[in-house]
Amino acid sequence: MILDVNGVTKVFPGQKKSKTVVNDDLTFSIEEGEIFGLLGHNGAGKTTLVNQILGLLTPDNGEINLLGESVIQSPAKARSICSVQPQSQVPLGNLTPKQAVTLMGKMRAGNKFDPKRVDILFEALDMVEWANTMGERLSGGVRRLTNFCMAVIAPGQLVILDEPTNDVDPVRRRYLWQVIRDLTNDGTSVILVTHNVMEAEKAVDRVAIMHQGKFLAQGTPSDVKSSVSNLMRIELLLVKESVDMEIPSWALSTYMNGSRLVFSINPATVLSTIEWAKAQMDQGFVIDYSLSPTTIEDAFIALTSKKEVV
Ligand SMILES: Nc1ncnc2c1ncn2[C@@H]1O[C@H](COP(=O)(O)OP(=O)(O)OP(=O)(O)O)[C@@H](O)[C@H]1O
Repeated sequence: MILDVNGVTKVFPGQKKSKTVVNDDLTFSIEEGEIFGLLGHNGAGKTTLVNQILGLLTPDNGEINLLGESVIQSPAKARSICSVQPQSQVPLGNLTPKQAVTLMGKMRAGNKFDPKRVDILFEALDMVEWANTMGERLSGGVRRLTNFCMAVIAPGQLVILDEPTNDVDPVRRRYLWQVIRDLTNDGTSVILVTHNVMEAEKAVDRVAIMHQGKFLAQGTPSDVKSSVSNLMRIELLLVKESVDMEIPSWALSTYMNGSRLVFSINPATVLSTIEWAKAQMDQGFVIDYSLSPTTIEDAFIALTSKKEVV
C-alpha cells in the first residue's frame, strides 16, 4: 500500500467564532499502480486533503501514512514521495517547456536523470513544436501540459494531479491519459483531483465522491454508480426549450437543462422508450436522443444534491 488515510479531520476557523469542518473523518487507501479519483464541487475540501497528504497542513485528527511512515511526523519525506501538478498554473517566465521540465527532472532525480526522457514525453503528448518556445508565449493548454510534464518527468511513487486536463484539447487529453496509464504500469500511483466527472469515470480505477468535507461514496466507478441506481437513462435534445411534449408514464425522474431533457427508466422499458423517442422525432419535437446506463455524473448529482438519479 502506498497511502493510508485514516479518520482525517481538518477544521478551519470560520466567520466570527464559528468553525468549519473542511475534512470530516476521511478514510481511504491507495495501492501501487492505482489511479484514485477525488471528485467534488468547488469548496468540497479536496485541496485541503491533498495539502495534508503532502505534509503542508496538519490534520486536527486522524493519521496519514505514506509507504508506512507517518506524514505528520515526517512531512519532508512526504514531499519526496509525492510529485504534484497544482490546480493553478505554475509560472514559467522566460523558461521554455524543455528548460522547465529538464530543470525539474534534474532537481528530482539528480545524476540519474536522463534528458532524453523530456523528448520522449513531449513526443507522447504531441507538444514537440512548443518545446523551445518561451513560457510567456505559450497558450494556456500548452502551459498546463508543461506543468503536467514537470510533475511526471521524474515522478515520486505518488503523483497528485489537480485538474490536469483543464484547457487541454481533446486529442492531447487522450495522450495525457495514456502517459498516466504508462506511469501506473510502472507501479506509480496517481490521485486525480477533478470536477470533471465524465472524464474521471474513464480514467480512474477507484473514486471517492466528496461533498462538504465528507466522502459520500467510494469504490470502483461501477460500485459508486450501482450504490445509487441500476437504471438506464435517456437524453433527448429538444428543438427548443419549451416543447409541448407528453413525458411517458414510465419515466422515473426527469431533469431539464436548457433544451436537454434527461430521464431515468427501468431497463425493462427500453424498447417502449425507443419507440416513444422515435415518435417524438417524427413529430418534430426532438432532434436527437441517446440511451445509456446510468453514468457516474448521474451518481455524482444524485449523491451531492440528495435528489434521485435523473
Ligand atoms: N486556510 C483556510 N482557512 C479557512 N478556510 C479555508 C482555508 N483553506 C480552505 N478553506 C475553506 O475550506 C473549504 C474547502 O476548501 P478546498 O480548497 O479544500 O476545496 P476544494 O474542494 O479544493 O475546492 P476547489 O475545487 O474549488 O479547488 C472552502 O470552504 C475554503 O474556503
